[in-house]
Amino acid sequence: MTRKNSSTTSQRQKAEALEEESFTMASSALPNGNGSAKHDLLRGLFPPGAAIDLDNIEYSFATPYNGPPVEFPLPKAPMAPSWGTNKTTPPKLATILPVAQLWRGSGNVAASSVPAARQFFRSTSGSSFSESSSAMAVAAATVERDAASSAAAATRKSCPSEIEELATSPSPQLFGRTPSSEGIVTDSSALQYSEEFSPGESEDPSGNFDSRRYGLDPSPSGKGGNIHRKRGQCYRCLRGNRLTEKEVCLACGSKFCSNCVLVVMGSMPEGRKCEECVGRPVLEDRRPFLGKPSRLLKRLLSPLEIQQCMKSERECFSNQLQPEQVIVNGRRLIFEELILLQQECVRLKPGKYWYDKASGLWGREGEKPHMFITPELKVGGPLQQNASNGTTQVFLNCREITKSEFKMLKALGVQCTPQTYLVLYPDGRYGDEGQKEIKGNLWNKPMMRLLYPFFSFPTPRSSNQLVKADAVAASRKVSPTSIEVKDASKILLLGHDGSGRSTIFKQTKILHNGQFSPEELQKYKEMILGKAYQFLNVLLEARERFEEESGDLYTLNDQLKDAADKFMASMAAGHLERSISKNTRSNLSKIWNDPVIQQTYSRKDELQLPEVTADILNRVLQIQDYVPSVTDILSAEGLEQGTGLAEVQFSLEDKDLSDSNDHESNRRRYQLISIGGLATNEFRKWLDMFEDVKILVYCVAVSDYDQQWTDLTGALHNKLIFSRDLFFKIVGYPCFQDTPLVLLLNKYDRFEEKVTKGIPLTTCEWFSDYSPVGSSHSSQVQQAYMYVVHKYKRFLDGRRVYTLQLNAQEQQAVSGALEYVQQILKCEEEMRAGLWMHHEESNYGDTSSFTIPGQGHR
Ligand SMILES: Nc1nc2c(ncn2[C@@H]2O[C@H](COP(=O)(O)OP(=O)(O)OP(=O)(O)O)[C@@H](O)[C@H]2O)c(=O)[nH]1
Ligand SMILES: [Mg+2]
Repeated sequence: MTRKNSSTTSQRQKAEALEEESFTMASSALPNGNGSAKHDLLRGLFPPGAAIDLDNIEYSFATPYNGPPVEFPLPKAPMAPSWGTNKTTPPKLATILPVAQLWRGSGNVAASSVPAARQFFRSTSGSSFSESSSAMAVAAATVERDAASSAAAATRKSCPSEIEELATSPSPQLFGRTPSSEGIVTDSSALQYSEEFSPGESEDPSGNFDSRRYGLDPSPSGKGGNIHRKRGQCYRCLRGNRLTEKEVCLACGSKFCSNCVLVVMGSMPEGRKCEECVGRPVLEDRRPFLGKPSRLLKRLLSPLEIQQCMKSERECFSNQLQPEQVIVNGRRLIFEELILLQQECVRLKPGKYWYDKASGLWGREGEKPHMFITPELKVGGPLQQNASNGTTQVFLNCREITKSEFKMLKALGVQCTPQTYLVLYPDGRYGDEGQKEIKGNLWNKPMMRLLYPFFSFPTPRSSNQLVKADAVAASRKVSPTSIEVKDASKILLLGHDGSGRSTIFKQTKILHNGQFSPEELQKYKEMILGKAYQFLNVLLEARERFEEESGDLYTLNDQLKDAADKFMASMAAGHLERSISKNTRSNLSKIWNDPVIQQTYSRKDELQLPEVTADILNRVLQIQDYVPSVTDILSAEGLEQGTGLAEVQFSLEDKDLSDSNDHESNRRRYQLISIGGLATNEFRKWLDMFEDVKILVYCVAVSDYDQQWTDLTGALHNKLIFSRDLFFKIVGYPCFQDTPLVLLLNKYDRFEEKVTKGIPLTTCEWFSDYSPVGSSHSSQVQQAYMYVVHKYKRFLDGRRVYTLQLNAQEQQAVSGALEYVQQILKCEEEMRAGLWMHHEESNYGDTSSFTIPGQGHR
């Protein structure tokens, strides 16, 4: 928009001013009536499939204001200001990438999962301002502010995750904030968010960020203007200092503290990158760190998770050097050439190189030789005469050599008059171009060893090395480093949250590896303490709510209130240390034991607190030097972070081979891989690792038939049905098409209790047609259980599924389950070998039944 210079009435001037301002004015301008259009538009702001509750999301849209001038000052939206600063060439607002991971997980989310809203704008110079994108910008801003405020409230729901990138050209206005953009960011919180999440931001020693590092045009004033983050602070929470351990995003160089790194980097599908950097190339100075986990990561993730994360980091496409980034002898490489070269130069970086195929000499374009690589590789174009910018008029394999090479040749007694054309072979022999005669061997000259370090000439390869190089090159193949244990059959253990999956896993570990190691105990201790504080925090927050609703019954005495407030403040700020002082512990213990909090706890179902809450709080707050017991570890729910990917190896004796005395050789080896987080997409990224899984064991808490479950969008489901649908989805993945299935119907003890108590199976919609006959206790439970088994088998119509009831809290039961799995694996093997035939069953049978041809039922 430009201002007209002609004389205008003040009214018109006002109108023009308003027209400009109107782009920054948030208004609920979209007609209210058309809900589905609004939903469509909103949905378009998020990536396909993002979990968003469109009915409850708060937003506003901006549209140009066309009405009469108004008499009051108009508010400015914080992040659209640069539109008005350059009046001659208003930039087109082409891209909005506002929100990445806003919210993570559900359940008792700690302060560390505070939502992170972010956005940035990019502009395309010279194009006109886009009205619709301005509208979306403001909507995005509103989403962001809402996310921020919800974060403060620390609710426990899942929020929308991303708004798609709409265009790609970077905006100098945003990345390189200059003094001229003063007043742009009027709202300090907006400033903070913009700074925290400016993708591609990297820290320079002054604390500013350098947009050039990300391939973005720097601002006119060079380094990004007036944003100052104290050196060493976390890019997300702005806490910490230079001594705080941090993880660096490989793509943008942003650094995050241990509290923020998992929130910002999410499931790390490409290794250590902020979520919005996924798909972007890695910074070249970070490339040497690819696949090398930091200490911080090792603390946060399990060894198996680290292994997978590092594997993704090393192997994912966007982290690879791209062939077109390397130019050899003036020609961009193609993929095969790059692979060849990478076997030679492990640390190959993007750039222009020259390569003398005849001798194997290699260097950067315009520079002297850097090293020898295998000769005669089919990479790049023909060697250019001026490849190393030589000015000596002496040519080696057609390349004009540099001064230092010239001096070295002279020192070695090689005749180097102007216009000398030499040929050099990989083994050091040399002669005049076009002549068959070999004049000598450079590498064998006694002076050579002294001279090449002196002239910084690369060390020539010995003839042995030359022979070996071929063999090494042949053996250097990209080997996928998936989790592989020789001769062990992979058992994949899956289960929805709270199904008992990790109890089974831990039991297996104890059964086969003995007790937990001191490191594991320490890790569990920290996790359990963290959980205990979260539980207490949930109780204290609930108490405040209940007090507002119901009054004095929920009022704490002043002293405890003070202590509670301090505790909650520390939790909100993420400052609470895992090891708290004796005094604090005693205060927390008093709070927990206070009748008011106990009263609050009696409503634990409303608060979705797990059954183990009281046990954990009792132990953690009452024991000074708390060390978790095996029971604590087994019963503490949701201990793992993320998907909780973990593995344990064990062996079981094959009882069918027991006539032999060699017990060791009778044992079969297994690798149990346990993974949760099925309800999120994180699970999918592990799928490629499961191709050679021999059996899939799915754990369901059969007692969940009357339980509710809130999904990531906040919608309520029956927990058993939710778990069933996950199971169904998983077995449908192509990699599990032929995998035998075992369904562990866990928490049978709780199931028995509930059925006996009279909580009808029909509470679950899926079991609505259940009508038991007979009344004895055992027949009731048995019938109900058989009915459930039958329902599963019917549901998975056509798939062979083995079922087993279980109480995972009992070690012997888990041991039995493992043997059961072993039996099934053997049956399956024999079946594949044609020894067995599967007998389709149609009754409520607990296990699938088989027949051996000619031998009848077994
Ligand atoms: N009564 C009973 N409780 C069980 C059984 N199996 C597990 N639990 C308890 O159920 C809770 C959840 O078990 P976990 O093993 O943590 O469940 P999970 O599937 O790993 O779920 P998350 O930890 O939430 O991912 C724990 O407190 C266990 O002690 C069982 O068979 N019976
Ligand atoms: Mg668990």
